[in-house]
Amino acid sequence: MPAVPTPPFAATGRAVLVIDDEVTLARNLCVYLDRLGYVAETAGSAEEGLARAVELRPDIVLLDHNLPGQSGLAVLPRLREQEPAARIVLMTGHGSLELAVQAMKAGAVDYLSKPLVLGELKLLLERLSSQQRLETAVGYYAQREAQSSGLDQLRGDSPPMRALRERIERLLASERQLGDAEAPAVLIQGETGTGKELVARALHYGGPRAAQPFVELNCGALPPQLVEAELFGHERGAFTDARERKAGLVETAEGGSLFLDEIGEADLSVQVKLLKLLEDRRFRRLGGLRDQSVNLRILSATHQPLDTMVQQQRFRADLYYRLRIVELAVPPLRERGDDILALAEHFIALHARRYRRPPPSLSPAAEAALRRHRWPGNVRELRNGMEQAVLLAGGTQLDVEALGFLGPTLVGPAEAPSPGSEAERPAVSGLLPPDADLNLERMERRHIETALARSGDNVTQAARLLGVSRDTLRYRLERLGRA
Ligand SMILES: Nc1ncnc2c1ncn2[C@@H]1O[C@H](COP(=O)(O)OP(=O)(O)OP(=O)(O)O)[C@@H](O)[C@H]1O
Repeated sequence: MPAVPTPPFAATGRAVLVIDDEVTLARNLCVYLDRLGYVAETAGSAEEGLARAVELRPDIVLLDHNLPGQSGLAVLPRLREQEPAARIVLMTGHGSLELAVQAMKAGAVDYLSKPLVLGELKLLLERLSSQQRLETAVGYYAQREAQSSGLDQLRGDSPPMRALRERIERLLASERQLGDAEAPAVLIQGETGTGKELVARALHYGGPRAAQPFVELNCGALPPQLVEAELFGHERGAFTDARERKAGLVETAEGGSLFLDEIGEADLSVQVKLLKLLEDRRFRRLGGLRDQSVNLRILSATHQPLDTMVQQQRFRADLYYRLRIVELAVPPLRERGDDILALAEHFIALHARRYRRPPPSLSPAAEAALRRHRWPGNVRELRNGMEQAVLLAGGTQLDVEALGFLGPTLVGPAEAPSPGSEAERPAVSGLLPPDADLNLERMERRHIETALARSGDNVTQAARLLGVSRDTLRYRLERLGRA
């Protein structure tokens, strides 16, 4: 098999400070590092090294132990305190293993024995640089995630949305006062696409666990055995495909939050294990012999009435009460009044920016149509619909024709509906235009495509909108040649 070429390593100006009183060696090292693409400087003593570091801000420090005056090991803690981002490597005499162990204990990331082997040094610097780059990237993404997950992302000024935001703010304020670290479990209820995940993220990133992981699992997206394996991980050989030991999401979320979306879809066997996790903060990997303890906060969401499911014995009562220490209800979009138009404008501006075109305005007829629609797919449907409208818009104004995704009954001039009138209810076949195409297969295809478009191609959500199971939708998609 041909060897896979590894991309060339580029030091791209990483700064290395060499603290060594052997002037010739230090100078030669600098020339070598310079050739590899590093910016290298030398210092002949511990004090000079500390002073140099202030200006250079080194990414890596090669620190000799045998320095005049203060030894390398003695200056290490000061250097770490002054340059917390720098990786420090102690250079020791050959065979001083004990010294190397002490250096690592004092915070050095590695050690090199003198005389230096240049190939070894090169590999070590590459490894340290790659680690730093990875950490910077992870830090960047974590920060970006946090910035786009605050409470301010939950737009809307209607009374139900203001009430929801106030409830979340009160909860976050109480959590800040919490004596122990055990934040209460929160159950977020609401129809599909109302913003339950946004609420979960706002709770995590607005709370004391913000710097720790936010890990999510959609319990309806996988078969029960896989949900268990994803959540709790498995030992090698726990089942046929378990070739390696794998940590689960519960472990990954240590210190942070675990968001269980569509908790109503969790199988009864998963429910038992979740109960144990909530009650004892303990879990066991599949095929594992011992329990492990974990510190995490559980957030869950559902569009299903869990209380009814409890009565029907489809959901464990004990788990339900554990999950809903705090309950938050996210209102459907149709109950948010003027938020519909404000959100529509927000999404138009967002998609216009993405597609680099001026944002079109909404015509009065289009506004009326948006207000009248029932929004079964809620904010997600509005967001996807506005993307389609922006994409297909010809001029500077969006008229009702651009809102084809709302369905045939809403396209065309409409009278303002009186509350509870036919037009206010969802579109039914009796309202189709007289010349509408009634071919059943084509209607089914259109229906399925509309549901997939509204749900952003999410089969679980599309199936829910269509009122069929995921398997039924998959079967129909296959039959229509869309799988
Ligand atoms: N109040 C809001 N302001 C701005 N964007 C929103 C709001 N609510 C929802 N969204 C957007 O709508 C989309 C759907 O939201 P989200 O995934 O949070 O809904 P959900 O209730 O978790 O859906 P599901 O039930 O399907 O899991 C996302 O793109 C989200 O950013």
